[in-house]
Amino acid sequence: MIKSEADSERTKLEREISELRAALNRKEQCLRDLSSTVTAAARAQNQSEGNAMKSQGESAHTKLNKDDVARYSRQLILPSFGVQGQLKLKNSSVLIVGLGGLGCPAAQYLAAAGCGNLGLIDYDDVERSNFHRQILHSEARCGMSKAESARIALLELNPNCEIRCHSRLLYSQNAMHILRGYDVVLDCSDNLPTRYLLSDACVMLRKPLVSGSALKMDGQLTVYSYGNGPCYRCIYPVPPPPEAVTNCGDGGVLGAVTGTIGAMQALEAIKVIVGLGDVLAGRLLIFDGSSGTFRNVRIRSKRPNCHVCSAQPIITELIDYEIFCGMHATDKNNPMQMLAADERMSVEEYREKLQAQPHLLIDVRPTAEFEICQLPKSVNVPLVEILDDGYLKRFSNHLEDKALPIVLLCRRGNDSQIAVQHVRNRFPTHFVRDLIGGLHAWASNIDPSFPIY
Ligand SMILES: Nc1ncnc2c1ncn2[C@@H]1O[C@H](COP(=O)(O)OP(=O)(O)OP(=O)(O)O)[C@@H](O)[C@H]1O
Ligand SMILES: [Zn+2]
Repeated sequence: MIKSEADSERTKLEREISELRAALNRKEQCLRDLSSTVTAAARAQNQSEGNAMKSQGESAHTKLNKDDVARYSRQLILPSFGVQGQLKLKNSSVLIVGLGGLGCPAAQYLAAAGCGNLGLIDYDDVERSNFHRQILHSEARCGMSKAESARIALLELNPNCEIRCHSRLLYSQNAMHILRGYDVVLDCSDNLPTRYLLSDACVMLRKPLVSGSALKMDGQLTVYSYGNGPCYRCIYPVPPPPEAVTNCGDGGVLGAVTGTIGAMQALEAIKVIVGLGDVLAGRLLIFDGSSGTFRNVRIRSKRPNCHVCSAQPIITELIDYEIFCGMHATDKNNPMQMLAADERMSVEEYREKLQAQPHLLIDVRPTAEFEICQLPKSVNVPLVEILDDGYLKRFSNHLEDKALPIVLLCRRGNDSQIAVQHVRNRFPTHFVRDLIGGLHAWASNIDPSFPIY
């Protein structure tokens, strides 16, 4: 075949594919409109049982009122959105899982845009380290449940939005019941058990799942369980080992990065609800905040033998995702128990018995964290250097003195246990201990003025 014939054959095929894709999208939108109707009916039934959103009555809104027109005028005049788009949004219900760095901006844009019903689920309470990125919460609401705090802020923004709070952990036992009442689910959580749980539940309930994540200066976004696209398990059939997972509390994150991804999650949810544009399913958006660049990559299609979303699924009910992933869904107080109790030392014991004596106090946190706050006379040797034996060079004189006790500490008393094991292997005759609970225990049990992060 000569080149010009091949080119025109390719053009013809491409046109046919895009027509088929458009037809598929139209059918899928019909299916979603149908399932929205079913969801609204389920909600109405739940309502009569007194356990679901107190919202929109049994019939869908068919008209915009004067306030709607004024409030949403700038998006109403968008030809691709218009009155029909606004009505779909007004009749929609979206569940936001996690009212943290991603969930706050996502909820804010959805409420502002006129999403009629929002469900907010978070088991945690507002604390000061949230404010730099969890922008719905405020100083005055420190200690309040995050879902409640977000509800107050969102109602100030748009009192027409019906908001239901679930101030509890989403887990296998309550997920199907809670998710059933919503059209679209946003994964704004920060842990693997919740990611697998949401993916499996959304496949089982046929709900689109708008999934975001952000860490340090980077973010990612995709839509699972939408059309013919894959689910989370198609991409990650098995979880990574727990030690390979970092969260914002350990790795850090910039608020504007979570804000970028959270706002885009709201956008994808609006596109799904309204049937607008090209939904990010089967594609992954990768945001690099350092260079200010976005990349859009195709991800694999549905895995034919996926345990959950394939034609013959093996998993048809939710499982225990904490066991499956080997980690907790709650990132708070997750202490590691690597050493026996008599191989460790409480902060009280350290202060009473050792602090005034000659000893070597090694803080194994990364240097950036050591610079935030440190105990008097502690020296910083980050864990990586300990594992590398780099500390040998720096402390060879001290370490030759076998009588000198060595105390290792870190932020919460996890990394310090790893350090103890390593140091003890190299210096079996030394007295080596770590501080249970690390600097957090120091701040809560010894010195309440010590800064905590
Ligand atoms: N299974 C779950 N059910 C309910 N809420 C969840 C679940 N998993 C995670 N979350 C919530 O999702 C949010 C994730 O947001 P983010 O990581 O920004 O906040 P954070 O946990 O306060 O952060 P940090 O790690 O800095 O303490 C948290 O508020 C967390 O409580
Ligand atoms: Zn799958």
